[in-house]
Amino acid sequence: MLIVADENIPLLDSFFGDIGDIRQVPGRTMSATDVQDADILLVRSVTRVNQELLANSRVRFVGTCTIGTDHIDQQWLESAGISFAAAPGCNANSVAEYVLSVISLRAEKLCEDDWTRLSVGIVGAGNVGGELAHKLERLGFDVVICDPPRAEQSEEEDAKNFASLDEALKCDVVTLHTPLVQEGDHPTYHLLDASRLAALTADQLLINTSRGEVIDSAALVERLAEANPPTVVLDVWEHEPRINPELVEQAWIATPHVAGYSLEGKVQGSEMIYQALSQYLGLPARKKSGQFLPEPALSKLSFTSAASEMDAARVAIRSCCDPRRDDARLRHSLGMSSDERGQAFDRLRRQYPVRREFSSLKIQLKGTSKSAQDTFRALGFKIKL
Ligand SMILES: NC(=O)C1=CN([C@@H]2O[C@H](COP(=O)(O)OP(=O)(O)OC[C@H]3O[C@@H](n4cnc5c(N)ncnc54)[C@H](O)[C@@H]3O)[C@@H](O)[C@H]2O)C=CC1
Ligand SMILES: O=C(O)C(=O)[C@H](O)COP(=O)(O)O
Repeated sequence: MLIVADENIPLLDSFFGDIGDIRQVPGRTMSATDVQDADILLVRSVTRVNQELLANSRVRFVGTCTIGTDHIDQQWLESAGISFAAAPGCNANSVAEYVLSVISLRAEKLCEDDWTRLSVGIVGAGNVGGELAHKLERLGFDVVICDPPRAEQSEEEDAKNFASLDEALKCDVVTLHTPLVQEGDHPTYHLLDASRLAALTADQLLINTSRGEVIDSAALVERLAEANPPTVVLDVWEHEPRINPELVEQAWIATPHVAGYSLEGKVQGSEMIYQALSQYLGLPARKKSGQFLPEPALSKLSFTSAASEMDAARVAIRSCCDPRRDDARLRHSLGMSSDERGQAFDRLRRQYPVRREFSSLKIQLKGTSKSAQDTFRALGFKIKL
């Protein structure tokens, strides 16, 4: 059995090596020729999987080790009788941690010692938005959730917990977590268009870690060039990897689509597709991502009562996830030609440094308050008193 796989899928050999022969190819340029003799195709988000790629192949199973599925023509796969699996939720916690880190940076920039004074509007409350809302609520933030598909499916009483998009867009921090959906009752393509961007004010922060196309980026470039623009943090872009350098310059923090790139998140994506493929083939699935995760380089941090709760939380958060480092690397590519910038975008993703989730770090708290302990627990760190 031949498995053709994106070379950026971690632990390919460990998970899939005894299922078939593996041919690794670059996901971005994967062609019909690369897959024509494959039985199984494993991708990440950069490969468009459609009739053009697969019509002349013998592929019977496609797995994407990602949450997003907008790169997959699922309707065509079904019509062609090809089984499909994605990895819902695999890196949801990673994205939530990226957003928490950004919110901590925002509070610091505003000289706000109590970050929970910032209201947070979450647009799309599935695995990512739901996880983020859960953490923020435990921390004591005021969270406003907009998710019309969920609101419609809820009982009347629960539907009241959901706000409209316009209400969510009034929060101090607005963070987007919808899938990219082009059609249907709740499309998200250019959900934030010129008129919605015009309504955002200079004291608001807009974060996009969903898909670049959820914001009309041409309209965003114009809005950011006007007086009193909102602050923006962008992890995802229209036309990746050839993203608009002007938008990178205008963004407060600009990262190369890495919010979901914790090691745990990427490995869980591989594990979920290993499980789905094993089930499809009727094979036992005994391997678990935990057995392949190395010890983290940083495993323990200690704080005493001398450190303020917020300072300690900032240090801990940023020792795991600091989007400013990714921003600096992306900005470095701005002086390059357009082709080189596109290559640099993909290179930054391919060579992404190991990033571990908060749960990999044990926090030792000596003589600190109960409130500090609650904060670290809510963030997902392990606590040692
Ligand atoms: N930047 C990154 O590295 C990553 C980005 N993502 C992106 O984040 C997206 C969301 O991920 P999950 O939360 O796991 O997906 P999910 O499918 O669990 O949740 C998405 C939520 O959005 C809601 N939604 C759909 N249309 C909406 C609309 N018009 N307005 C408001 N809400 C709407 C859905 O009802 C659902 O609750 C993915 O589809 C992917 O595109 C996911 C992982 C990593
Ligand atoms: O899971 C998703 O959805 C994502 O956006 C991934 O984190 C994207 O990673 P790549 O598939 O582009 O490596």
